[in-house]
Amino acid sequence: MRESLWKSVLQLRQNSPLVHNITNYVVMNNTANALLAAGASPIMAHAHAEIEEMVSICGATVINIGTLDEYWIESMYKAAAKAQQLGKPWVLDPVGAGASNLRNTTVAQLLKYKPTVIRGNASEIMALANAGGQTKGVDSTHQSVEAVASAKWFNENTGAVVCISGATDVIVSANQKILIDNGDVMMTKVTGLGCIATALIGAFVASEPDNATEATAAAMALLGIAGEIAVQKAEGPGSLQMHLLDKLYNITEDEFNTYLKVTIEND
Ligand SMILES: Nc1ncnc2c1ncn2[C@@H]1O[C@H](COP(=O)(O)OP(=O)(O)O)[C@@H](O)[C@H]1O
Ligand SMILES: Cc1ncsc1CCOP(=O)(O)O
Ligand SMILES: [Mg+2]
Repeated sequence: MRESLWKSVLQLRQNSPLVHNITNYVVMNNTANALLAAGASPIMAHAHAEIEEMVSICGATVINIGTLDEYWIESMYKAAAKAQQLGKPWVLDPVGAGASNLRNTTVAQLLKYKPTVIRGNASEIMALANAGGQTKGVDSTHQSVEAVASAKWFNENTGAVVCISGATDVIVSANQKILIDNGDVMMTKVTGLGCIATALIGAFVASEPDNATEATAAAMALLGIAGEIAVQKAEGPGSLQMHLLDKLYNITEDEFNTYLKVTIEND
């Protein structure tokens, strides 16, 4: 697994897949920059008139419910339906699930189109599974391990790979858990790093569509390691953003393998 994760990073740089994002106003620019830095090619698009073409030409679609409104919700349904129809990978970020009825009903409808991967923090994943998760806005009030039962339920019932992010990122797929212990707590003081994690999953899954579990693990490892290294130069959240973007771009094999903390648990 260690060697294959770095190979995935190199493969992403080489393949430079086009990644379609319907994401929120808060993170749109940072997300596009993070995708570029890692080697992917982003396009942000939500107009009804072009959404199906976008899904068709891209390697993967990322749907992030961060700043919903009625028009965008329709865009999301159209995109997810098209991806399912074409058998293209698509990734769901249920930002703030549990915080409002609008978010809950939108996510419930989106789940019917069978996302390839779902990535959220522990409170969001627990809220999705109706496990009593209380979401404090977009931030988690739970540890990632607390959401494992909910993630397993989703994996078994929808087939989606489920990634719970946090101090430990937990990737749940059939009969397996991958735990990634990279990252730094300062990353919770920069908005949009969870959204970037999801967008990177979209990029890796577009680059290697036949292995969504490894693609997800590679994305989370890359973000966590880049964040951990970036924190060493950062004076606070402002410069962390800048150094993180640089590290997504220039991370080396040596750095990746020195920092990587990955554990695999087979059920
Ligand atoms: N307490 C923490 N310690 C170390 N790294 C963290 C911690 N919380 C989050 N991270 C890092 O930030 C990334 C984004 O996760 P998270 O904060 O859970 O997303 P969100 O912004 O959606 O709530 C994680 O994948 C991890 O690398
Ligand atoms: C603050 C905020 N409000 C709506 S979307 C958003 C960004 C959330 O980003 P992340 O979940 O990656 O921290
Ligand atoms: Mg989030």
